[in-house]
Amino acid sequence: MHDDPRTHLAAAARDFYARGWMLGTAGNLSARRDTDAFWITASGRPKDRLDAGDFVLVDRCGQVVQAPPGRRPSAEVALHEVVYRHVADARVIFHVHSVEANLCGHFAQQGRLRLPALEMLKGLGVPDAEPRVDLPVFANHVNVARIAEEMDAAFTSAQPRIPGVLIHHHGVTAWGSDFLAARHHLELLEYCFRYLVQAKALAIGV
Ligand SMILES: CSCCC(=O)C(=O)COP(=O)(O)O
Ligand SMILES: [Zn+2]
Repeated sequence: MHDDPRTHLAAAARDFYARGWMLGTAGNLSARRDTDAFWITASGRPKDRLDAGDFVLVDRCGQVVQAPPGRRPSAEVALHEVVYRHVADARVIFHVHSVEANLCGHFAQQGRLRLPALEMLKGLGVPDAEPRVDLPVFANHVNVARIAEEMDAAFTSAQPRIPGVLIHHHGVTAWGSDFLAARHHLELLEYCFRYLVQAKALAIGV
């Protein structure tokens, strides 16, 4: 069972909970089972103690294929569905709510957050010597379908350059071709957020 994606998702959730990124049931995680379906955390579950009964299998449209009794998929399953539909090599998606991600939403301009020109960006697939890269920032809506529509429209007009997006006043979503890549992408984005918050506090232009 150790290769069951649910085991890896539960371990990732414990790790992110310990870092303060998934407190109070915040966030959701998913992993593709195959091209037709993905496992996603059930809605409203505490992320420090997930087990196999806390995951729902949904099809590529986000419709339930298999759910433990009393469980329904994350309320934000539509956001995962949009990423899997547009990003062919995304197999794992992590959505977390960190303090720094939410602070950085305030630094965005016209729906984009300029990331600091750090060597670390190479880990997000940006090899440029002096990178000028923006993270897309979407408005938060109570109606998650509306966020999904806006992400869908943005990804239809241009494929995301880096493996993540920010939702203002909400949290960050990062993805990768496997568990390790998704975790690295999330960690690198969170590093950028911490850097930006501290640079702002020190009045350093980035
Ligand atoms: C307390 S977090 C509010 C909902 C949210 O943004 C989230 O990430 C968790 O929602 P889910 O339905 O996946 O539990
Ligand atoms: Zn959320």
